[in-house]
Amino acid sequence: MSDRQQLNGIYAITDPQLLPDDTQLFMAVESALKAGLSCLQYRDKKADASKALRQARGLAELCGHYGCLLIINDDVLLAKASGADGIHLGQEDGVLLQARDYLGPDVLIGRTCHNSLQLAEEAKIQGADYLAFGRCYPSSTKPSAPATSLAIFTQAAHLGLPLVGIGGINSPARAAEVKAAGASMIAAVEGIFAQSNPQQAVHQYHQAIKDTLLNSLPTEVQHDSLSRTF
Ligand SMILES: Cc1ncc(COP(=O)(O)OP(=O)(O)O)c(N)n1
Ligand SMILES: Cc1ncsc1CCOP(=O)(O)O
Ligand SMILES: [Mg+2]
Repeated sequence: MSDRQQLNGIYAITDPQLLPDDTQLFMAVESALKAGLSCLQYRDKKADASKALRQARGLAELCGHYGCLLIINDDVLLAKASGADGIHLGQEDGVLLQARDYLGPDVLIGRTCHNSLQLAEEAKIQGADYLAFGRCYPSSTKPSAPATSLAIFTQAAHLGLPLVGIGGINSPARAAEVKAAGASMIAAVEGIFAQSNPQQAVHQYHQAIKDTLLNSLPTEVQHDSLSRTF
């Protein structure tokens, strides 16, 4: 499977307030990885260079064991130095084409598009590998993020890129709702890393998404799928 094909499922994002030291960070991430993550994003806007490099390298190794892609938030230098699989760039985080030049063709680049189809179209032209929309619900982690309607996922479907929903997706029911609206990946901080058991939280997201997708199929296909599963 190419890295881009893996952009489907649960996308966990770390938070230094919830996971303040290496032990808590690596333990919580490994717990989430055990339930199956497509991507993990290392997001620490205040870490000094040595802490960031140590933690990002540790996460790259851990994610490698579980077949999970590691994406670095904001910092192209850190993405390269840590051997991460990708970078996430917001609208204020520099020019996508320059990041591509620096990181090369194989590194995944994700772009924040807030609630804007125009930003999504521009990101596609500039070579983004996935497009992120949100916040989908009120978010305690980033209350200032602009809100989006879930209709954006239908509107952006024709772009043919993986679409990420982010912001306030802190329950399995919300994850299922965003997935049903057309998101390929569900990104969450609080819903995973503010929980006492990240593995269980991720497992519940997977279950809710599976149940919702199954319920959206015609009855005879549901019965067929269930008889194959059990
Ligand atoms: C998957 C994903 N989507 C959106 C964001 C937000 O990026 P940005 O707008 O640059 O804001 P910060 O995260 O840098 O505060 C993200 N990080 N990840
Ligand atoms: C980084 C970011 N960008 C938009 S909302 C958000 C925070 C997501 O965190 P949570 O899942 O806790 O709302
Ligand atoms: Mg950013």
